[in-house]
Amino acid sequence: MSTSPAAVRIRQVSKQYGEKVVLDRLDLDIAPREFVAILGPSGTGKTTLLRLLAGFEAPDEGDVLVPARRTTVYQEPRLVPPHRVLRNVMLGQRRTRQNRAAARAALAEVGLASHERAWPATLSGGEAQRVALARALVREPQLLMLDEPFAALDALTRLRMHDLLDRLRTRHQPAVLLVTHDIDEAIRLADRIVMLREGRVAIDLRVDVPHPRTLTHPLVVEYRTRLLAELGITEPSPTDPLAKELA
Ligand SMILES: Nc1ncnc2c1ncn2[C@@H]1O[C@H](COP(=O)(O)OP(=O)(O)OP(=O)(O)O)[C@@H](O)[C@H]1O
Repeated sequence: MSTSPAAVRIRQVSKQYGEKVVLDRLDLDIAPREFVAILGPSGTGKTTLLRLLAGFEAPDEGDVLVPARRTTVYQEPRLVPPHRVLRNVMLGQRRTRQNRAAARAALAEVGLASHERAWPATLSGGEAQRVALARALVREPQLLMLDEPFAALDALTRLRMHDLLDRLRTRHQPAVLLVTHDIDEAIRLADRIVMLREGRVAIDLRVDVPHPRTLTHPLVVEYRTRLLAELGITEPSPTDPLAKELA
């Protein structure tokens, strides 16, 4: 695998497990600082794609170019129970004064300055996930990969995490690749939404809606309908001529 200074470049990447073709000559670019959400039915290779970008797996064919500084946050926070919060943020880093100061600053950014001496087991799900975000950001990644990071959280916490991610992203400006099953989450956060189907890009949608985005914005309604339709789900849309007529 090669490294590039910033953006992600995926060229003609194929990956299969046994007979199962998971990625099929996939092409995808991500610009520096761009936020791309990946959607797709279960089993379409979203996690496989992240694993290739993380360098945990190699493609059977094709090229993957990623920035050197890249990190992943998963659905589970993956904190180390016997280490306090601050040490979890510094995991794998040298315990220098500078690294400690950076870890404290990252904890303050996610609103957990007062929790640096807490044990992971005493944190709520949302707090633990904020520690995971702090641990990712303290490394100042050029590419931040998020694998369904909010899926296990309750709805209100998830909305708060969206706000937090929005702010962190504006401040740190990594390229972001978010794997999610939540169409509204993708529309709310991403600059671009890519839907995978059978190992290739089925939809590549630029979300040209200013932030903060509301789910009632006409373009959001349109994007939502298109994405749901690609998943085989039809929903009456308020922008449908028929729906307008019925209103
Ligand atoms: N190490 C592996 N060995 C064999 N098969 C695998 C392996 N990893 C993934 N697969 C298969 O590849 C396919 C794609 O898996 P992947 O986890 O990338 O999909 P996904 O889009 O992330 O799915 P989900 O939305 O359910 O998380 C699945 O059919 C899965 O069973």
